Amino acid sequence: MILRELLSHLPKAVASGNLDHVAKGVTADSRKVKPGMVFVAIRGEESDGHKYIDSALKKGAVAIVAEAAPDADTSEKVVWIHSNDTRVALATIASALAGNPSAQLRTVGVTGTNGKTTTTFLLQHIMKQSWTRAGLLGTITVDDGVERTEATHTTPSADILQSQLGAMVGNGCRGVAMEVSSHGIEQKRIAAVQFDAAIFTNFSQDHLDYHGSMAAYFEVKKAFFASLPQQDGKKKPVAVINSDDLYGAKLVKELGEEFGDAIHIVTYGMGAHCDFKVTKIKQQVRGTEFQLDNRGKSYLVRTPFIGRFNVYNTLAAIAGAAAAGIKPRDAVKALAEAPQVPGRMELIGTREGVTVFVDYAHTPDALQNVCATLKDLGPNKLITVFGCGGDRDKIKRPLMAAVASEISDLCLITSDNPRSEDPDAIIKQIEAGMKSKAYRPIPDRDEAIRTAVNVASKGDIVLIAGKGHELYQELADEKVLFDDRRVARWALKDKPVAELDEEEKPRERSYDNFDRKDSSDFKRDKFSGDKSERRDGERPEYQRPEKYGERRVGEQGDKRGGDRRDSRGGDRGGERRDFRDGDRRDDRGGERRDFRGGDRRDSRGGDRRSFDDKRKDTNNEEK
Ligand SMILES: CC(=O)N[C@H]1[C@@H](OP(=O)(O)OP(=O)(O)OC[C@H]2O[C@@H](n3ccc(=O)[nH]c3=O)[C@H](O)[C@@H]2O)O[C@H](CO)[C@@H](O)[C@@H]1O[C@H](C)C(=O)N[C@@H](C)C(=O)N[C@H](CCC(=O)O)C(=O)O
Ligand SMILES: Nc1ncnc2c1ncn2[C@@H]1O[C@H](COP(=O)(O)OP(=O)(O)OP(=O)(O)O)[C@@H](O)[C@H]1O
Ligand SMILES: N[C@H](CCC[C@H](N)C(=O)O)C(=O)O
Repeated sequence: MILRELLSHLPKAVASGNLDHVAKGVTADSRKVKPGMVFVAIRGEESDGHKYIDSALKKGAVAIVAEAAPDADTSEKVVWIHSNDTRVALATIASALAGNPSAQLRTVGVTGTNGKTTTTFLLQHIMKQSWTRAGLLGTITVDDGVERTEATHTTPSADILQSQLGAMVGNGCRGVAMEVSSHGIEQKRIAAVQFDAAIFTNFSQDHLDYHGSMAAYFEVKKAFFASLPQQDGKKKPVAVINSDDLYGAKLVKELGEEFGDAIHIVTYGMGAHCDFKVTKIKQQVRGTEFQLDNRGKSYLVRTPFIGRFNVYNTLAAIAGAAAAGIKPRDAVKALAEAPQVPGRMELIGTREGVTVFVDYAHTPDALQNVCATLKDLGPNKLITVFGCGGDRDKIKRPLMAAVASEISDLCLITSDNPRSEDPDAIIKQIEAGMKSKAYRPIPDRDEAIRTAVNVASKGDIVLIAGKGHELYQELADEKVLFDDRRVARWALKDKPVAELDEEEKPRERSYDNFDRKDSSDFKRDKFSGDKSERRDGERPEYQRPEKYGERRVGEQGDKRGGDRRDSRGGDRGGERRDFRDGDRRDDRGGERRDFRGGDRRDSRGGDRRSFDDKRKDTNNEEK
């Protein structure tokens, strides 16, 4: 594209120099300039792109886009495009050079504090079932319809984003599910993206280091929705909002007041007036079932995910897909086969009755949801391993500690990605928020995971939170390979097989007495076929639980009934899910997964007292 044509996309810019040159690409990073590219100077947090203009020119930049005027020397030699907002200019140029790809795709953006990645994975899955090819763009991966590559950002810089969208169009994708981070909105990385729909999942504390206050953070999220009517490529975009969320309800109200009919608002949640309304949630061992009502029709939705928060993610995906033109019936059908989202409530395996999950919870709200969901499975003890990232929101550290310690029976506080911060200092800030003494700081994450798995006994769940799918750990001077899932598999594999001592035997008997009919199943764990059981030296591989939905989940009620209290003391009535009951009548006999083992009578105090001893044991074994 020649510069003159490019300039027509920037109506407010002023240009000088020969505009007949061809622009071969665009970047805001002088280090990436290649001959013929346009260099856009951006004022950043750390640095100012205007400082690198000379360097960009030396590398062959064909034109400079800047917020400043050129000096006398430079203006003679180059094409200079003056813009009041180079971030918007970057996005606009990148979109034009990529052929305005978002206008050719059904583009659905997902924002919110938690649930973006999960929702986009579900949405892309639904899109693919309907359209064969669809793109995905977010924290974990970028899928251009042909190839998946590791993501660098949740929402990348505009030049990268637009070329990824361009590749999707080129590869025949009909739509894209993309995450929209608050950084992406604030830094105008999405400025030239034309959205068919924007989803708001929820809003809670995070990123205060960057946004300063919750009010400012919310305004940034709202700006995404407020920008929808300004787009010229898409007719009446849809704002899909979780109206059960306090801030979601606020957004519905404010958008309605400020934009009237210019934005079509669709709500989802459990509230009576939601457009996509969920009722009759049944949490089961292998997933969740619920009823969805939309426009006078009811659907039975089954997904292989656990946790009430995933019901919201599922609803968001169905409503987002509907906004992109996919019938809810088709979305519901696709969701029964939804893929595991890497590192999101990912079941690693079970050994010796100890079950391990890895999850990406790194905000207080996420950690609370995940801990409560696992606690609702009815383990003997919930052991949570977590830390907090360095160079990120410090305020959330004690808050994460408070929720984790309130719900878990034992916490092992460890390092997340310390980055430039002192890991011990981060741990101290976490410790300050602990509500119980049942915790141990173990700065080395590998050691913390292994310790958790080793001290856990039959019937316990170990949650490893914070890093989910991440394959590395960011330390002060280096980024080292680190995968929670891999370490956890190894820890499970290495976990010694318990020899029952005299003291433990009565416990087994007490379990047998509890439900003699099932006592044989106690030894046959659902995942005993997992390679982690193998003793032939092979590395254990995670095996996904078999497909959900093949048996009638409704057959497995809570046989004990009664007014059961959830882990936080609240009564969730019929919606409480009980791991112990859920699978009792499993029709496939030996394949049951069961957390019942161990000593139910001593789920909290008992463990606290024995932790040190168990740790000593572990240490001795290691020696
Ligand atoms: C705080 C933040 O978001 N920073 C992002 C921002 O950097 P910045 O504004 O500080 O840029 P800078 O380093 O000051 O440089 C200014 C300009 O000079 C240019 N430059 C710089 C050096 C040089 O030699 N030559 C040169 O041209 C830079 O390319 C840039 O255009 O712009 C850069 C280019 O797009 C981003 O890579 C960088 O992301 C950093 C690495 C980052 O960690 N960001 C995280 C916090 C982030 O964005 N996270 C969200 C997810 C959050 C969530 O979970 O919801 C995300 O979307 O990924
Ligand atoms: N709808 C939800 N509400 C609250 N917590 C959630 C929700 N969905 C997922 N979570 C929790 O948040 C964690 C992160 O989920 P997910 O990656 O889907 O969110 P995200 O918004 O993409 O986060 P990030 O942008 O930081 O990667 C999950 O591992 C889970 O613990
Ligand atoms: N997108 C999030 C990821 C946090 C993940 C956690 N492991 C950490 O490093 O803090 C952020 O940049 O805040």
